[in-house]
Amino acid sequence: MMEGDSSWRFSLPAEGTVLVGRDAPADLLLRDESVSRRHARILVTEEGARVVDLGSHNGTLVNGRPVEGAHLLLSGDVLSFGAVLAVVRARVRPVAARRTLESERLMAHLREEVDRALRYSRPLSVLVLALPEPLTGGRDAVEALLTAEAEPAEAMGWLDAAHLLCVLPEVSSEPGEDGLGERVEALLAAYPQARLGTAACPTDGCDADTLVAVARTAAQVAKPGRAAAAADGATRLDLAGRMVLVADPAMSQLYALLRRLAASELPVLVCGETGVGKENAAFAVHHWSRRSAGPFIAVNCAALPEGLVESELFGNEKGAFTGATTSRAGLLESAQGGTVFLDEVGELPLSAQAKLLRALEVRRITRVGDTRERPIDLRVVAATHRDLEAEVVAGRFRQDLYFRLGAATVLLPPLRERPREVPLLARDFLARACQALGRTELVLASDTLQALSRDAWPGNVRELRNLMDFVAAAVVGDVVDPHHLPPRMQGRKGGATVARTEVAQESSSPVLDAEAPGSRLPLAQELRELERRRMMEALDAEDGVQTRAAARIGMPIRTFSFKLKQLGVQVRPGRRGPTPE
Ligand SMILES: Nc1ncnc2c1ncn2[C@@H]1O[C@H](COP(=O)(O)OP(=O)(O)OP(=O)(O)O)[C@@H](O)[C@H]1O
Repeated sequence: MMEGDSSWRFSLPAEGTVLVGRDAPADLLLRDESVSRRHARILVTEEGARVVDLGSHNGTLVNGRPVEGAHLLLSGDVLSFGAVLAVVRARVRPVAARRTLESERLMAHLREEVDRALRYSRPLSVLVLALPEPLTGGRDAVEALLTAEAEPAEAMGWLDAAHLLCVLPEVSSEPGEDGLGERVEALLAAYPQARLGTAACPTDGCDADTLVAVARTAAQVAKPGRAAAAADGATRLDLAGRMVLVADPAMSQLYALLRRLAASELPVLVCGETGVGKENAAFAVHHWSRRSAGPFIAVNCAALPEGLVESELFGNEKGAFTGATTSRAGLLESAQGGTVFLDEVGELPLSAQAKLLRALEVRRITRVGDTRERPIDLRVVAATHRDLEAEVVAGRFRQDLYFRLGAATVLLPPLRERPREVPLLARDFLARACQALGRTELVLASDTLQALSRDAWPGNVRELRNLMDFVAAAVVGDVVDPHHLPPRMQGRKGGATVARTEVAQESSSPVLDAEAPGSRLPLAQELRELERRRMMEALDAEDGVQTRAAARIGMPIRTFSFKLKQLGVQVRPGRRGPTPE
């Protein structure tokens, strides 16, 4: 309890009710003026402790949020009764830990934990245990084993008959660290056929659903008797040097479909918003087809010069029109033996559409100004960000061509619908950009990851890649903070130029150089910089030994090592001082 200048400990009963208030008959008596006479009630049952506000004047808050109804308290929660603060500490394992929560409650609990982890930069992991059915010893045996090992703040529940979810606050999901490794080992020893998937907040996701989905996918890719981290659930396809990251289940299915379609000769129509990865998908079809040794010719139909569309596509004879000084093959002919990618096919003029349809049907083309037909052997993959069906209805796109091109249509989801790919792509793009610039790898701060995960990404993957290229070039120092992002992502109004100016002006030591009032950094950032510096000094003083350094500055060791990792600092014990990665 922290009231004014004093702090003390108040022990909750094992079971019962505690009235919090300023006057008798309160059990937890708080003299502060901001506390109402009958302020709140804490109910302790075998399921844990819950707090209820009793209509107090200044409110009861948990982790900065007003309490609604009976709010379940977890170890580490910060309670406010008016101006009096209390930190919840669970000393004994509540009986509730021996129970599993039903999945809806568990997800609600996870949402609260995610909220807290993000708000206070605390580690949080989720673990999905995929068990072979039928369960040896039944659910009870699994639960008993898990709960026997569980820390008080941990919760677990069944997602379905074969998947158990564990929510592990204050645990970073690095193997072998912070108890997760031991937990994993014990589980796998007891269930050698089980597969485990882990995911960490915010590294692998900034919301409950994403974290669970990521951990579940990781469990799917894990071998029996093994654990896999979230990143293992992502696939990086190397398509002749094009690296394509696929982590979202919808994307995995889509790429599996593209692989199957590639084996056929069917035309493929790729639909999706701008920058969503349509060209990559088209290239995948080419790469996995028997035509992969042939050319892949990408044609942006929207960029073909007006009046020259047909000669660009089909070629022309010398003198066919003013300026046609030579005979030349068109783009379709150049794709002989390979694949032509007709990007933005919806922009083709109707006359070119008619000629294209005929070429695809008879597999021959006629150059502009020529009468001869030339055979073509190619596959067409087309793409559009438009609703081609609507274009057909509006009379802007030929229905017969639409049917021809769209024999197999795939729809790429926008980036905002694949949240788990955002942090993975961001890190991949950033690493690549840093490497290209020959600079040390930058680390995305956890607030930055949150901001990236929250964004709607109207420009999709291309926008994310461009942003990472920009921060790699512009950020001074080792960490990408939210103020390096465009104002839109910081929740501020204004143009992207503001962020760019800030980055350009940033110094390597923001706290020291931020003295001019106009150039001060946001408070949270100053604090983070101060914290970083104190941690480095402590490590230096303690010869790189993390436990001693953490104790020196009074920080829990888990928080200390979690934050070090976020800062990208590698510590080698025995050496003097930390080394940035
Ligand atoms: N899953 C992915 N993994 C890695 N890079 C990707 C991925 N998806 C897209 N990109 C990259 O994002 C950029 C945009 O992708 P692409 O050009 O394929 O999008 P598009 O939908 O064809 O765009 P447009 O609508 O403008 O034609 C490219 O640099 C591409 O390599």
